[in-house]
Amino acid sequence: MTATQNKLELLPAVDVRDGQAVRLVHGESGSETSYGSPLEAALAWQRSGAEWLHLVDLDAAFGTGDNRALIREVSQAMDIKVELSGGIRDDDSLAAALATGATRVNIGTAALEDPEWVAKIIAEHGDKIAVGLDVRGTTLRGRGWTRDGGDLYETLERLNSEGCSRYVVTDIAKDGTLQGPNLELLRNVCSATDRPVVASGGVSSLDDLRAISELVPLGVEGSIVGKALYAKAFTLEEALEAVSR
Ligand SMILES: O=C(O)c1ccccc1NCC(=O)[C@H](O)[C@H](O)COP(=O)(O)O
Repeated sequence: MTATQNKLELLPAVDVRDGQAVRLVHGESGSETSYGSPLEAALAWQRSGAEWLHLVDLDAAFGTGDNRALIREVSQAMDIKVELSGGIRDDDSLAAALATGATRVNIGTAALEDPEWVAKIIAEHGDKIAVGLDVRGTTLRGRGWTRDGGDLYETLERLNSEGCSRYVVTDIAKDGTLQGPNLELLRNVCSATDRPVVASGGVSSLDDLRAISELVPLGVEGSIVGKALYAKAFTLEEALEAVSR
């Protein structure tokens, strides 16, 4: 993170399952609520002033296929920055993800199961690679958050030493629940790394975003917002205004 940054970045989320924009609860397959066209959703966030889009291929994450063509279409239609996540685990899926023009890609499972490959792509692609640390308690979860993948802080130490440039931290217990972010987890991760952290999961109100903003001096750079926007708890314009000072 640059020393001058003091405003929390917001990344509205578009999670894609079977061609539709959906929200999950706790990231569980089968808990989907559908919100229609992913492209329409993404364009709506862009029109509302988003500077970032967090775009997730849930089928690729769960291993139930993929939405590659649609993800590419959405990413390429954006004038704003795109963070792409879901099922990026090998050279082929990484090449497809980078070819969408995404600003950065988020590696989850592979960071737990294939450390050598992840060290290699971090060395090759630098800050185009973020690592998603998806946790229950302090246990990481991979394969669409369905399998345990080791200890959060041990993995963080390894990734720090490999030069990982950014972490996207999700408390799975909070994700899609509108129960508020896990601020303690975010504080703890910031204490364990000097790399920027993007918060994810649980945002329910403008006060939650203000509370995450308070963590910017500790290293929290941004916050993903999903369910709260789709449930109309607030508008993206209101959220951007809330974090603008
Ligand atoms: O990002 C992934 O790879 C992923 C894999 C499996 C299940 C869910 C996954 N991502 C979900 C998200 O990134 C959510 O969009 C995000 O955490 C927003 O959460 P919320 O604001 O609580 O809806």
